[in-house]
Amino acid sequence: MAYLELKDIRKSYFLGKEEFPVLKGINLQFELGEFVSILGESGGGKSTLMNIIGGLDRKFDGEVIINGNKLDHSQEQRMDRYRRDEIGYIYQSYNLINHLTVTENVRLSLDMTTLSAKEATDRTMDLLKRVGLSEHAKKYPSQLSGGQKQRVAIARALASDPKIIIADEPTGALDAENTEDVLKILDEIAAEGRLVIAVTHSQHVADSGTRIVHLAEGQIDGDEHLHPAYPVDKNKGRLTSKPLSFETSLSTAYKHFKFHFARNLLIVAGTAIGLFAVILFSGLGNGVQGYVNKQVNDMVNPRSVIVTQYVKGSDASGGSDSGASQQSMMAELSKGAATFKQSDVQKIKDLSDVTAVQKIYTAANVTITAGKKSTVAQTLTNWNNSSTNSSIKYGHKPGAGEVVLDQNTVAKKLQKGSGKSLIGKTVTLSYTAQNSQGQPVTVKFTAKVAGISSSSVGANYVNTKTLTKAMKDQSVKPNASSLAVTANTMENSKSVAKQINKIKTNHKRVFTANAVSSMISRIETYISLITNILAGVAGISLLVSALMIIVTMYMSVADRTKEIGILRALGESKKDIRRMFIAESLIIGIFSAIVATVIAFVAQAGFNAALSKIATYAFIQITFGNVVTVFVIALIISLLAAWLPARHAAALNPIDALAVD
Ligand SMILES: Nc1ncnc2c1ncn2[C@@H]1O[C@H](COP(=O)(O)OP(=O)(O)OP(=O)(O)O)[C@@H](O)[C@H]1O
Repeated sequence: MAYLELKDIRKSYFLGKEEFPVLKGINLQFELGEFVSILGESGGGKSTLMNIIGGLDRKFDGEVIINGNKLDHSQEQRMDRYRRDEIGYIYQSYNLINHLTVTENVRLSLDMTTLSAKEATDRTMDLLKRVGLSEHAKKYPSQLSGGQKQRVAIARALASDPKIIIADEPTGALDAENTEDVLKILDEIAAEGRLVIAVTHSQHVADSGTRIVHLAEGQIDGDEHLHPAYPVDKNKGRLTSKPLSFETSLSTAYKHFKFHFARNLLIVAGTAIGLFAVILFSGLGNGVQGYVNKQVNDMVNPRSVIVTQYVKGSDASGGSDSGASQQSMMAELSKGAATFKQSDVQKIKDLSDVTAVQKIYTAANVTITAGKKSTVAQTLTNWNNSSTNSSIKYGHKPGAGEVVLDQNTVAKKLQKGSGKSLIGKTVTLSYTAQNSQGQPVTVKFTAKVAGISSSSVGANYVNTKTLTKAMKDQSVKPNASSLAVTANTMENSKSVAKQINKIKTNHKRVFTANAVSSMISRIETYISLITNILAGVAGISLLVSALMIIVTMYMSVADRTKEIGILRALGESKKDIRRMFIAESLIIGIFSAIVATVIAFVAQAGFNAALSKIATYAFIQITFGNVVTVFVIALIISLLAAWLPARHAAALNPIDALAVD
C-alpha cells in the first residue's frame, strides 16, 4: 500500500458560471523515501495539486488517501491535525513571517508539538545548524539573502517532523549555488525516509530526485523512476503534535505588537485617553462627594433634625425631604422665631428614636472685640447637639464663659495669622435685642476664646448658659429660633423629621423639620448626576477608543493575510487565528488601561496639589474599584473590537491568503 495515493483527482475553477477544468483525473501513488519532481507547463495545475495534497484545498473531486485513510475535509480539526502532523510546506517565495526572527519562524511548528520549551529550543538550533544558519538565528527575514530565507523555510517545514514535504518551486528564486545547496538538503530529507514532492520547471532540479512525474493538460503524461526510493526506518520515533496553546497565541500576538510598536503606541495612547477620562472622572466624583460629606458632617451632626416653627406657605412639600440648602437652614437659625411651646416640644421628646431635644438660640450681627480690634459676626449660636467637634479646628468646644470663633470671618480679623493665638484670650461680645418691654437693649458679655472653628458657613458658638445668662441680665427673654433634635441613628433621622412634621395641635401643623441626612442625600444626588454626565462624556471617548482598536485590528488582518495563510498551512486552526487577533487586541486594551491608570494617578497627584490652595482636601480620589473597573472596561472594549476582525481573519481561505502579495 502506497503511503500517499491520489485517486481520480479533478478540479475546476469557475469564473462566473464558466468552468475551467485544471486537473482532469489524476491518479498517483507515492512512497516514503521518494524525492518526486512534478514537471509541467506553466498554468498546468501543479500548485493546485500541491494544495490538494497539502490539505489546503477542499473543493475538488476524487480521493486523497494517506496511509490508508481518506482525507475528510468536512472534519476541520482532523484536517488541521493532518497539516500539522503530515505536511511541511516550502514555497518559492519563502513565506516567512516578517515580524518573527529566524528562530521564532522555525519554532512556530514546534509550539504545536508536545516538546518541552527546552527540547523545542534545542531542536530549533539543530535544524538551523543543519541548514547552516546558526549564526543568523536572531535575524529577521528582511535581514537575510534569498538562499538563506529558503533554508529557514526548509528548517521550518522540517520542524514538526512531517512525513511529507511539499516544495513548490523551492529553487525558483535562487542562484545556481544556492539551488545546489537546497537540492542537497531536499535529497537528504528524502533519504531520512520522508516523501519529498517538489514542483519545478527545471529539468536539472527534476533530475536530482528519485522520480519525475509530468503533468500536461491536467493529466499525468509521464512518470519516470530515476532511482529506487530511499529505505525507510519504520521504527523511528516521531514527534507528537498538539493544538496551539493560548500562551503561544498570546506571545505571537505580543511579538507582533512589539514589531509595530510605534503604530501600536499611538493606538494605546488614543485608547488610554478614553480610559483615563473614565478613571479621572470617577475619582473626581468620589473626591467631591467625600468633600461635601465632610463639609456637612463637620458643620452639623448628621443625626440631627433642625426644627423651626411651621409658617404656612414656607414649606410647600411639608416632607422631611424638602432638603433645605445650607444657607436657608442657617437663615432659619438666625431668624429669631416665636416661642416654642413646652407642650409641643414634649411631643417631639416623646417620639421614639429621639434621644435629645435642645433649643438653639441665635444672635445676629454680634460685635466681637479683642483688645483694640473688633469685627461683626453675622451669627452667634449656642453650642448644641447639632454642633460637631469636627467643626473646631483648634481648641475645644465652649464650656461655661467660653466662645468659639470662626476662623475666616472673625478670628483672622481680630488677630493676624491663623487666629489660633486668640485661644485663651478674653473677648467682648455685644449685640442689640429687644427686652421684655419691647425696648432695644444691648446684650454685652465677655467670654474666653476656647477654640477656632472652620466651616463654609462661618459659625460662632458660645456656651448655652453663658448666652442665656447675658440675655437675662438685660431682661431679654431667650427665645429659641429652632430646635436641635437628635435621632438615635442617622438612618432614623429622616423618619423622625417626618414624624415631627406630622405633629398637630388643634389640627394645625406645628413644626417644619429638616433632617441633615436628607440634605446630604440631596447633595449626593446632584453630585452623582454630574458624575454620570462626566461618565457619559468619557463613554463617548471610549467609543472612539473602541473604533480605533477595530480599525487597527482590521488593518492588522489586512497586513497579516499572508501570515494567516502560512499559519493555517502549518496546521493552526481557525480558532488559533481568532485567538491570535483577540490576544493582540487584549494586549492593546491592557496596555491602554495600564497607561490610563498611571496617567490618572499622576494627574490625581497634580490636581490635588493644585487644588490644595482652595482647600486641604484630596478632590480626586481614585479607588482600587475605579482601577478594576477601567481594566474590565478595557478588556470588554478590546474583546468586542477584536471580535469581527478576528472572525474575518479566521474565515480567510488559506490558499487565497497565501496568494496575497
Ligand atoms: N483561484 C483561482 N481562480 C481561478 N483560476 C485559478 C485560480 N488559481 C489558479 N487558477 C488557474 O488554474 C490554473 C492552474 O494554476 P496553478 O497555479 O495550479 O498552475 P501551475 O502549474 O502551478 O503554474 P506555474 O507553474 O506557473 O506556477 C491556471 O490556469 C490558473 O490561472
